[in-house]
Amino acid sequence: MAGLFSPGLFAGKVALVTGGGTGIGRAIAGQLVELGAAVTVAARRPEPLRQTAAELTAAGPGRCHHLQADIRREQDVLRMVETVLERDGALHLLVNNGGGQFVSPAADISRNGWRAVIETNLTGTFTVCQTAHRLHMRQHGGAVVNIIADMFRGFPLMAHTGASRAAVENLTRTLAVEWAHDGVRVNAVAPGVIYSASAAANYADGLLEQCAGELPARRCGTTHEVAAAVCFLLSPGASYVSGATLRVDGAASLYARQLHRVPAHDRLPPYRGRAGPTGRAEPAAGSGRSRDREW
Ligand SMILES: CCCCC/C=C/C(=O)SCCNC(=O)CCNC(=O)[C@H](O)C(C)(C)COP(=O)(O)OP(=O)(O)OC[C@H]1O[C@@H](n2cnc3c(N)ncnc32)[C@H](O)[C@@H]1OP(=O)(O)O
Ligand SMILES: NC(=O)C1=CN([C@@H]2O[C@H](COP(=O)(O)OP(=O)(O)OC[C@H]3O[C@@H](n4cnc5c(N)ncnc54)[C@H](OP(=O)(O)O)[C@@H]3O)[C@@H](O)[C@H]2O)C=CC1
Repeated sequence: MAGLFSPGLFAGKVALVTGGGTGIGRAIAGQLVELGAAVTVAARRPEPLRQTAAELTAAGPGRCHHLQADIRREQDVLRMVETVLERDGALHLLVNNGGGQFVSPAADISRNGWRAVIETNLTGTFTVCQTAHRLHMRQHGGAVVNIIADMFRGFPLMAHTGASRAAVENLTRTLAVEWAHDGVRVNAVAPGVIYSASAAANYADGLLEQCAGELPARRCGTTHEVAAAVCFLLSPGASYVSGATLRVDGAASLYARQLHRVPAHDRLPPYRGRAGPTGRAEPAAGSGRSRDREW
């Protein structure tokens, strides 16, 4: 990625990246440090955070701190933002990348499973945005990027994440308008299928590779490709971009591939009106089972 952005682009800037210890978040933090920022990575597991912070600081020229925080816990979020402000004296750049979900048919998602994903992806993101705004950005401005997902045509087998990411996209637009007056820009980045260790582990049995073969790009995206888009949106080059969603998916969201394939069936019978052209009601097409489902 060397040379893509001007060296020192983010020198003197303070950034917070949730979920910054691994995968896409780590790549974002890495690029910000490479461009001179003082970055804090925050998540629940201390070890990946510690290792990422050490490696990124060693690479410089910026620096990377780490902080344990669960974005589902309001107290953690408050402490996280306060710590950054006390240590670095500002918070210019916020990336809400922490999140996750699991693969499940909507019919089988437990109430607690639904709540876990919504509270992480939606409520967690909102809480971090609101806290950063209240404690600093309202007075001083800033730039926020929310990581969402390719949920534009629904998200079969991940209804919880589809619903929460769509909500965050809408939240992004609302905040872009409400906070323009405070000098805060808010944008979203929607990654398609991105190769990260976590994605490979959570979408096992070659699912990721299978998806990749069916994408317009015929490959997964890289974490660095997402990071580059985020850095652009955080940079002064995007000073007139707010409320936007940048899709980093190699056109996957425009293509008919779906993780879930609908098996052949005739359970959605057509409506044929009260009477056909002959004046008689048209007979229902398909099997007896199809007719059973007319209601
Ligand atoms: C095919 C390619 C598409 C690529 C698109 C996107 C890819 C990515 O986003 S990859 C990287 C994201 N990383 C992850 O998603 C990390 C793994 N996921 C999680 O950590 C969880 O999904 C989480 C967000 C729900 C974590 O919540 P947590 O509170 O830590 O989890 P709990 O163990 O306490 O469970 C709460 C609740 O959720 C149910 N549940 C959790 N995992 C599953 C599962 N795999 N299947 C079914 N249900 C699950 C769990 O059972 C709990 O509910 P109850 O049992 O009813 O109490
Ligand atoms: N890879 C892909 O194809 C896609 C990924 N995404 C999204 O991009 C983001 C990064 O994904 P990726 O890098 O692939 O996967 P990772 O699992 O590596 O990233 C998710 C990060 O979020 C952190 N996190 C999860 N829950 C919480 C929480 N409650 N509080 C704080 N941090 C939390 C995790 O750390 P910890 O568990 O230690 O808290 C982890 O570092 C995620 O939101 C993901 O859903 C969206 C579309 C596609």
